[in-house]
Amino acid sequence: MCVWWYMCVWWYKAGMDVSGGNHRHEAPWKRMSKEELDNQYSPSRWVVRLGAEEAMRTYSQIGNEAGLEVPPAHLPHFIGEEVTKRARATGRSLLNVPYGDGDGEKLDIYLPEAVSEAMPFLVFFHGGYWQSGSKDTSAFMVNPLTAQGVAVVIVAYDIAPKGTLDQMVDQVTQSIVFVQKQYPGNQGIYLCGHSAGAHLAAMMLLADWTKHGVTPNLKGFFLLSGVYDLEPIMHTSENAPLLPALEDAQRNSPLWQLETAPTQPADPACRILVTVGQHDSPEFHRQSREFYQTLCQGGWKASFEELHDMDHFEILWNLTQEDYVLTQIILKTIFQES
Ligand SMILES: N[C@@H](CC(=O)c1ccccc1NC=O)C(=O)O
Repeated sequence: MCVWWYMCVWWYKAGMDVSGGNHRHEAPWKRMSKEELDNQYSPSRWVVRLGAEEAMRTYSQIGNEAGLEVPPAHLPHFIGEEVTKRARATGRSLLNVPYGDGDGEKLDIYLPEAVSEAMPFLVFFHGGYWQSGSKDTSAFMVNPLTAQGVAVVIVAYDIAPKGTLDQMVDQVTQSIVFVQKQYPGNQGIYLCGHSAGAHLAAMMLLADWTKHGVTPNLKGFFLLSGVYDLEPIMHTSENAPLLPALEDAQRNSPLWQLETAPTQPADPACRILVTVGQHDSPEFHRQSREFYQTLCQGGWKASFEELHDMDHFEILWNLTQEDYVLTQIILKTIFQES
């Protein structure tokens, strides 16, 4: 009887963690095999159109017939390259502006036709599991936003193996400080990130700006198909090298951090939109929902949107379109119409 009792207590405690809650004990990923985790965290395996002829028809406005020759894993960046060329063709961009001393610490600024002191800024962080992607393939939202008077900044950061996750978080912080110092009269800085870039943007909810001598005028976050708990990711073949120890995953997990040490919103009016594509994997859905719920419990002004018939990549690619539901939500949020 005694042995039984000890075993039960041990089993229960083993499921608890220092977050003080025991929902992690039930986290579905803990029951998944390595193969299943690899599957859940490989977004390209969940797409419904990517690489198919229909995708090229849908994206004919972006794409290039040669896209069909490109292997699916490379297609996201390939499409981004075409889009970025178009965004730069307007000629209202400041490219490769340094925000730090490092070679990789550069950003591109895309300006609206009517430049003013008081423009709102959307600052974008690309995805690619912290190992691929570039600012040069990520200018999706530039044209529809600059057309409405929003300046768009696309940030480069040192992806692995050059950069570590901690360094990337630091570079993202610096890039925002740079925008605030360069444009102190801005009408609001809105952070937007896709996938691993949504993770980096979400890490800014925990930033300590006092060390940087300026508090950015952060008014909103648009988090697209992100990952917020890196613990399951450290068990995947693609990301294991980035996260050698559990502490690395926890330190860089906004979900874990907000659960363990809830941070009060500096500006209670700051809006956070957590979105996930309908065709994203169940693990991506779970991460977004849990992050949204944690934000609500912490007193943040958060909202959640599952984007109908979108996969992990389309959720971003469609931002080239002014009438796309997410482009409209972003514009309405920036112009405070909702
Ligand atoms: N090898 C990954 C690639 C990937 O995850 C990805 C590619 C482009 C942009 C974002 C991505 N995911 C997260 O950052 C996959 O299986 O889809």
